[in-house]
Amino acid sequence: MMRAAGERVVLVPSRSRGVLRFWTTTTTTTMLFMMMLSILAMTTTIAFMSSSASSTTTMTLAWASSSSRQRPGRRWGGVPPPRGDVGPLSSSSSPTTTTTTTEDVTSTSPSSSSSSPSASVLPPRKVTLARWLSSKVQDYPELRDLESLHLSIQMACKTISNLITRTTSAAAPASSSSSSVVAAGDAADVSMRRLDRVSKNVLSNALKFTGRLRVVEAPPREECDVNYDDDCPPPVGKSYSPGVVIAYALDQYGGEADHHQAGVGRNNRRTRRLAACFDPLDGSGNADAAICTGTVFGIFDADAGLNDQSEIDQGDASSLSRSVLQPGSELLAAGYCLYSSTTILVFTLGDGTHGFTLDPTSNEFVLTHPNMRIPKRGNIYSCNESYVDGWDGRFREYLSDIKNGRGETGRRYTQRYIGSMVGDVHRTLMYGGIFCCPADSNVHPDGSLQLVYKSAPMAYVLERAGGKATDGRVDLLDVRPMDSVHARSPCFMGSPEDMDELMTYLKSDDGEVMSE
Ligand SMILES: O=P(O)(O)OC[C@H]1O[C@](O)(COP(=O)(O)O)[C@@H](O)[C@@H]1O
Repeated sequence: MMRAAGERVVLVPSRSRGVLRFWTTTTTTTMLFMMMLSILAMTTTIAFMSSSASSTTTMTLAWASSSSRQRPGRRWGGVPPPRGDVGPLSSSSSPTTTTTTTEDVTSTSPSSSSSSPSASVLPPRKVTLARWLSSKVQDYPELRDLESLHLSIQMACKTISNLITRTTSAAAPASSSSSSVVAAGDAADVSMRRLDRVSKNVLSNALKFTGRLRVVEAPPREECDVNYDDDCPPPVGKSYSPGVVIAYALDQYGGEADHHQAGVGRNNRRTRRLAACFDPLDGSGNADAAICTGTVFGIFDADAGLNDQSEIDQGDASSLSRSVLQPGSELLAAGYCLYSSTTILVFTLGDGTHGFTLDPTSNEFVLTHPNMRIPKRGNIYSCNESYVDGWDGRFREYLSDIKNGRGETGRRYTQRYIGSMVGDVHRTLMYGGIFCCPADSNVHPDGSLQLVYKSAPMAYVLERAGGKATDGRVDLLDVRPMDSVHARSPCFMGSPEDMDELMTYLKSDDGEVMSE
């Protein structure tokens, strides 16, 4: 389809996973030209004010014409910018009109003017999360609502990262009691509950700070009647239930309608309200041992999850919780922040998975892993084998075969299990292999991980990076949580070839799948 010059393609994430529809509106080339002139004026002024007489600042303005998409400008010795820097969200090959400003800033000082060009070139500028999101929203305004939510999430993750660093570097509470194991255990338990509570509060405040979100704590897990914390420790026999935060956008988005307006946009496209569900600190019990932990989030179109949209306006925790009772296939965005040797924020907006590492010098998340792809095959399996006696025999047979080099590759797999899902899944994304939390008949008949705020968002991130996920029967992203935001599900996720091999075991001889 030929587009007139200057046409702008606006991306409208459709509700089905990863499929992006394109809508066109027309922008005048005059506007673009005026904008480029103002950018040029601003940059020249900055260059004049900040550069010495000998330095020169070169800014390259580049934009793709509607007839063909120009390659983003090469810079700094011909190394193309990271794909996540200037390219559109979609990997579509269809030509699009996007206005991309790439700044090649090379300043030559007198001492280096005679040296080779590479010696006088500044190190590549880091693409911060804010800039990356802004460049996406320039191309796809429909993502504006996700941008503001992501910016508040990144603010919370920075604070939580600092909090954990301080907590783990603080001296362990001295235990005077002779039974130091019990005391240490209690101290760790209290510390975990405190860390959970503080992380939940940090996240809630960051989200409320936007002024555009209603934030509630999800009702406690079914096995607890309150969200216990160190002020209110769980009675003996009751499990502790860390808070799960749900944020609901007060504004309507999308469509061509004036924002914040409910209903249908001018071009008959339904506007939407976002609802995000967060696990503020997954694996918090490991924090005192300086083992990695993580924040997990998933973002839905709230109204898609409700039969009666007026439910939302009640604003209470249970009605807002129902807005996120959706299968992972309905996610608009999902991600996690891993607090480990580095703090890395990995997320997807529906097409491609990208990683941003917290730069301690600037305290900014910078793009380090554009368009992450999970290896097609790994040689690591990750699961808690203490539950092996309760697992389905077919899964046990799979593990035995890959451990002993009897699988499809003929290589022996090794076992890695941190006990922090975010860390285990991130390693799986980076190195390949498989992460499993199966149902076990003794302890976790429904699986140990909650679907809405743990396994489904993680599966979505992996799946957008080329991975696969299942509950042992169907695609994990097609599993609809039942009546509780804390609903659990068995989960298996990882490299596509490993997952395909696993599924040949989970299907019984007559094609039946693994029982729950
Ligand atoms: O010790 P288990 O039963 O293997 O469970 C480990 C799992 O529990 C978790 O630590 C979650 O527990 P919390 O929700 O209490 O943080 C996951 O990160 C991890 O994968």
